[in-house]
Amino acid sequence: MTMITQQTWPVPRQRDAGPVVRLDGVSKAFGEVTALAEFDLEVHAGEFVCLIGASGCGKSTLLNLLAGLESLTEGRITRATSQPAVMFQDPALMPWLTAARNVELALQLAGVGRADRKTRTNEFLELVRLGGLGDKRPHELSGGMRQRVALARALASASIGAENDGPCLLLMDEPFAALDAITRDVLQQELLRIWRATSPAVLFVTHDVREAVRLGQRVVLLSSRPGRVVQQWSADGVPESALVGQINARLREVIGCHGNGSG
Ligand SMILES: Nc1ncnc2c1ncn2[C@@H]1O[C@H](COP(=O)(O)OP(=O)(O)OP(=O)(O)O)[C@@H](O)[C@H]1O
Repeated sequence: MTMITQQTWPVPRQRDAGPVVRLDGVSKAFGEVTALAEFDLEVHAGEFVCLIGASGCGKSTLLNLLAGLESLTEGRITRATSQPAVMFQDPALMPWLTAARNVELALQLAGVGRADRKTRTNEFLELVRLGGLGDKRPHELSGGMRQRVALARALASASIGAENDGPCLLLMDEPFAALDAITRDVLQQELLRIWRATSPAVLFVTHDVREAVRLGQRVVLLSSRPGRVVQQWSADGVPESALVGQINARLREVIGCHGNGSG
């Protein structure tokens, strides 16, 4: 079993300890286009929440607002943590740096001393099962391995944000969408293993209902233009196939409404 020490991961392993982030009446407009309207959502410490919705419903806009990459038009975002860590579909690694240096850079920029960051980097690489591959450059790794490096880097970044503030938040924007089905399946299981070991709050955006149900404790369905919360499901104790069926049926209704111009 992979061990991660308190020094590397100073995040309290507690769940249901209040919201890590809360959105109240959030709206975001780009000129004439209202991407999000009257958006309310809470994500609690240690909770894994999946956001699902049709293309263009504002999922990425929401993550960008939470990451501070966009500014709000209206409403309020309250965060109990300083800076969330973000992981995208593209691993966005520095091609001239080794896997280890890509992870270490997040710690270096935060001012972590050399010896400490080497130890922490090795632990994060072990955690994503890349121990021994830290000296490889991105082009020497498979797509799945590159996403493992990106996950290790996001966790390193989250650990810094959490050092003084307690809970941390990991924002994931379709991180496995570009991978083949087998690799995606493996990485979904890996993400769950790592989440159980480290308990960050996760807000995970996906187009794939099955992926949302497999990963999320809670699945949140968004409407399109403007994006709002239409319905939420708890995955606790519900058979996966039944929940996938329910969400798909509701998603079809939401897309149908939008297509008819009535939603
Ligand atoms: N920087 C921007 N400038 C203008 N319009 C934007 C900008 N970013 C997003 N939009 C618009 O806001 C709406 C929501 O876009 P967003 O990318 O958040 O949706 P999404 O649900 O993530 O889509 P997809 O699932 O296809 O990635 C879309 O109509 C999009 O065209």
